[in-house]
Amino acid sequence: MIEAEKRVAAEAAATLVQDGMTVGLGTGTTVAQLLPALAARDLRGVRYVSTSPRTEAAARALGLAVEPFALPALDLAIDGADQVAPDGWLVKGGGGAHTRERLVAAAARRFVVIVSSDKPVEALRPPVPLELLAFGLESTLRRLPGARLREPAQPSPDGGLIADLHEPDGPLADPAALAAGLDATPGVVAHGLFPPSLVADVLIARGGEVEHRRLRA
Ligand SMILES: O=C(CO)[C@H](O)[C@H](O)COP(=O)(O)O
Repeated sequence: MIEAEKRVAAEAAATLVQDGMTVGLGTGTTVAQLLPALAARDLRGVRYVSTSPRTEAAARALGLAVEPFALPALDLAIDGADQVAPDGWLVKGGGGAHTRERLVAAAARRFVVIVSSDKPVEALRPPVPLELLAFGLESTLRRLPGARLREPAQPSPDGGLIADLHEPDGPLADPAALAAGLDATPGVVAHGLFPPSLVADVLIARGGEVEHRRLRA
């Protein structure tokens, strides 16, 4: 059911891609369903950038033209999420790719989130994925009570280490304040709290239907 919904959301997002666009590809099992949907469309001149080696390999195997992320901006980026709050805040990074995912989302004129019906929540909750700089790691962890490195160790392709913040023990009352605190913590390369200002659309598959939440034009 959930896997089928991921495909439904992914196929809806694939229809947004047009010939000649520059498109960012996210990471995860929902994006894994997006790639064959894009390949099946036989689009012309689309240039893709990828947020992970995993997505890149899968996209290339399907014949999608993936290039290094050396573009100043992208027309579109499509990615999954771990949690979607009613106001559009996201938790991302279950797959540990949130640093690159944030860069690609921020570069996109339109960032589209694709999720199955288990991802919308009333309020975001921990864990919040982190990427921590390897240099000074112990001191960074000391500044972040409740943060634990993933086990087995999950290095990012950019040399950081993936961790998760497991506090507070309950809903995140103020994601913006937490995000600002993490942004201001030395040693935190990136976190998985994505603000609504990054997000243009959320496509939520429920059974065979897609609910389209439009956050901005
Ligand atoms: O942020 C991510 C990877 O870093 C993914 O988009 C997120 O974890 C959702 O994954 P899935 O589509 O497998 O449920």
